[in-house]
Amino acid sequence: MDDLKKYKNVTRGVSDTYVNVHPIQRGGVLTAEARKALLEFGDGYSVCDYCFEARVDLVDNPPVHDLTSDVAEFLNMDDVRFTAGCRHAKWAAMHMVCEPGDTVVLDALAHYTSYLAAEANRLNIVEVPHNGYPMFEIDVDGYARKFEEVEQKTGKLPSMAVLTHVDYRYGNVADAEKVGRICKEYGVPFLLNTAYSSGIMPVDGKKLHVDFLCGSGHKSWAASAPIGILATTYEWTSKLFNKSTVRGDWSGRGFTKKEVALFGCSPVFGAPVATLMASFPSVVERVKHWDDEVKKAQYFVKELEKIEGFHQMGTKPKQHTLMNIESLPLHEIAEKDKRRGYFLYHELKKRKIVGLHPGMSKNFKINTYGLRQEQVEYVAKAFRDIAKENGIRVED
Ligand SMILES: Cc1ncc(COP(=O)(O)O)c(C=O)c1O
Repeated sequence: MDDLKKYKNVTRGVSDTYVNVHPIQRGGVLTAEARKALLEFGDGYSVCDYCFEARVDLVDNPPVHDLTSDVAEFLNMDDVRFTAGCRHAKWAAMHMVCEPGDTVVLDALAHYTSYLAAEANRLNIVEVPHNGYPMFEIDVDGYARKFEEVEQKTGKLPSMAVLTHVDYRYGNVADAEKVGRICKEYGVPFLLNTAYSSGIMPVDGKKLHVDFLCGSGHKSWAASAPIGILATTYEWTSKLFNKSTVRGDWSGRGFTKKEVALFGCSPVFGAPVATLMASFPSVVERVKHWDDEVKKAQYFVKELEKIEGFHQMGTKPKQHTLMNIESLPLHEIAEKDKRRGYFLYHELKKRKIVGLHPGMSKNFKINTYGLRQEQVEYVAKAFRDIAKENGIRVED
């Protein structure tokens, strides 16, 4: 506590003149409307001025109530709540649907927050494998095999299947519809983690046979953190959004409007929900242009693969803007450079490109979502120039 002054002027050291290619940040960049809403609703409980129903999702001014139904319609689901991130949405679904000791089946590329959601709910975990280097493709038919193995071993089917629609390591797009069909066939509730899909690409929950759709506002809906989305179908609404029945034994107090898994009303009361709301019209529009985003990503891969020793890991051709590039020649250079693994980070920063994980050179994750074509070209050229300057062969 000897230097409190340092808290008074916190900055990121990165201005709008930089190109940010951070793998987890592209879909969360605020729209101009959201920046305005952020100032307006930055104060703590700012969306609660006109709360008459004891729950944020029922507030009409600002129109949070309308937003929940519009987001549900957008995802082709029936009901939605806003949560404290995608992780909370997954925890909440498991908490309300599974019993401790049950088993959940999840893909082996799942984010750690899926594993921890299961752990916090005292659930056993069974993984569906992927096919390893270089594709890392989830064996979606493996869901059926794992359901049967779990049934044989425990006497009952898993109480939930979890699929990461787009994984955070390689940006592979999994065949969610196929997993959804398998789940329907076995009667296993299906949770789809759309942290890297809904909000940037079209997602139709009903078409994918999804029971619980979890999303991340700060990752893919141009919203301030933390905000997640938990969507479900009519079949599950009352169980998932079950209301409190607790009563104080002395005071007799009860909270019958409050929803248990949402910690009563919703954990997002101000900037997160206001920014998601302000960005929503742009989000509805931007998913229609997903094909253009994929084309830019494919162009970027093509340009980077002209550098000797560079290649994109994961399924090909690229179907998502998040990618993982193996770059062993850069690693050899980093070994000799006094900046070691930070060499690539610094070379890019010199060219006003930020977002690569400092210290990575063997391979790196990068996301081109929302960059203009000329920015994609600029970043690709920067990599090629760095390679050439360091004696790596680059095709023209
Ligand atoms: C696939 C995936 N799911 C979930 C999360 C966590 O999302 P949130 O921060 O909204 O809880 C992440 C974060 O990186 C992720 O990559």
